[in-house]
Amino acid sequence: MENKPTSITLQNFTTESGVFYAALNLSFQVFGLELHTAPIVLVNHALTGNSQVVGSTGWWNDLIGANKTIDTTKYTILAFNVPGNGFDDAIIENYLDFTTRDIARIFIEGINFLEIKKTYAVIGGSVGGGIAWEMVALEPKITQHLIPIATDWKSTDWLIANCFLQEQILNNSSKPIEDARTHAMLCYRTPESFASKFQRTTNEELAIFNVESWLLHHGEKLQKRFQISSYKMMNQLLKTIDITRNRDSFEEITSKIEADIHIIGINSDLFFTANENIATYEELKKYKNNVTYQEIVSIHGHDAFLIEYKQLHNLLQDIF
Ligand SMILES: CC(=O)SCCNC(=O)CCNC(=O)[C@H](O)C(C)(C)COP(=O)(O)OP(=O)(O)OC[C@H]1O[C@@H](n2cnc3c(N)ncnc32)[C@H](O)[C@@H]1OP(=O)(O)O
Repeated sequence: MENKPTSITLQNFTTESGVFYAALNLSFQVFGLELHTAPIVLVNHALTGNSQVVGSTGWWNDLIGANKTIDTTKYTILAFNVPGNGFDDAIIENYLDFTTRDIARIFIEGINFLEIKKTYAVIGGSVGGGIAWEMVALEPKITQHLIPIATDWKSTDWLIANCFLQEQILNNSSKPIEDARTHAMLCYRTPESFASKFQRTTNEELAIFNVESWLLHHGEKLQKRFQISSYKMMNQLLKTIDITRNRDSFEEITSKIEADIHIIGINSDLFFTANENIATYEELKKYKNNVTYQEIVSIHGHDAFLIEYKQLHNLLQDIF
């Protein structure tokens, strides 16, 4: 399962904001069956992830692998790196040039480069799911199944506000990655999750609450493996998800999407709330008959898409 990202160069790319890039590096990894020998599942990574979806440092090993929910003995798994995520040599001069839609266009160019006519599924959690929404809005025939998890077709004001605070921390703090991560972890979980996990216990060695040492641990851990430029880039993408920006109405855009849309929400997600996911589903089902909404029930909030694998398996098994 171990392999390294392969890089391709995209030429003459103009971002939605009008900035011209003569060359853009796009890298990807393939797992499971060889490309063009099996149905292809495109997996879009989230904020701090990358194309290493499986393997020794794989972030979705619990879901994807031989004889797992997404079975690598049946499918080809393809994953691109968002340019600027720090996992390859791609350098983004200014993260503010990019929107989620730009990344969707870049991934579509990657798919065209690899001569893939149609994928079996495009799946992603959080910002990865937002990229998936933008991809089908741009190319309505690109996939047979769209599986957006813990995400939506748009960032909300509440999410944008938290991304704004993340950016303030990343720009102004003396320990930007640690401090931004600490704030982010609060958004990724819930009060109930913390209460059940820590029960107001203390870390005797550090003489602080366990919830505090846990936050410090996650801050330090991310600082060791992530770059500030990548964090700013991914944060920018999280807040710019919106398939309708400067476009037709939501109905006009989504009515063209050919994929079966399997929306998976999380009942306790503070970032992309279940109510917003349900509203998206209710709207879509007025004119589409191939849309479903299913929910992960968890106290763990947004992070449940990286924790509740048994439920994910049950929700996804009929598709795969
Ligand atoms: C916006 C988006 O795009 S979302 C994508 C961004 N989301 C993320 O990046 C996910 C962030 N969350 C995580 O990383 C989580 O750890 C998850 C979801 C991967 C796993 O969650 P859990 O299974 O609950 O594990 P938990 O959060 O407790 O982490 C375990 C680690 O914390 C450490 N830990 C647990 N309790 C404590 C404590 N009281 N003090 C210090 N460290 C602690 C463990 O030793 C372990 O360390 P290790 O990972 O270095 O081995």
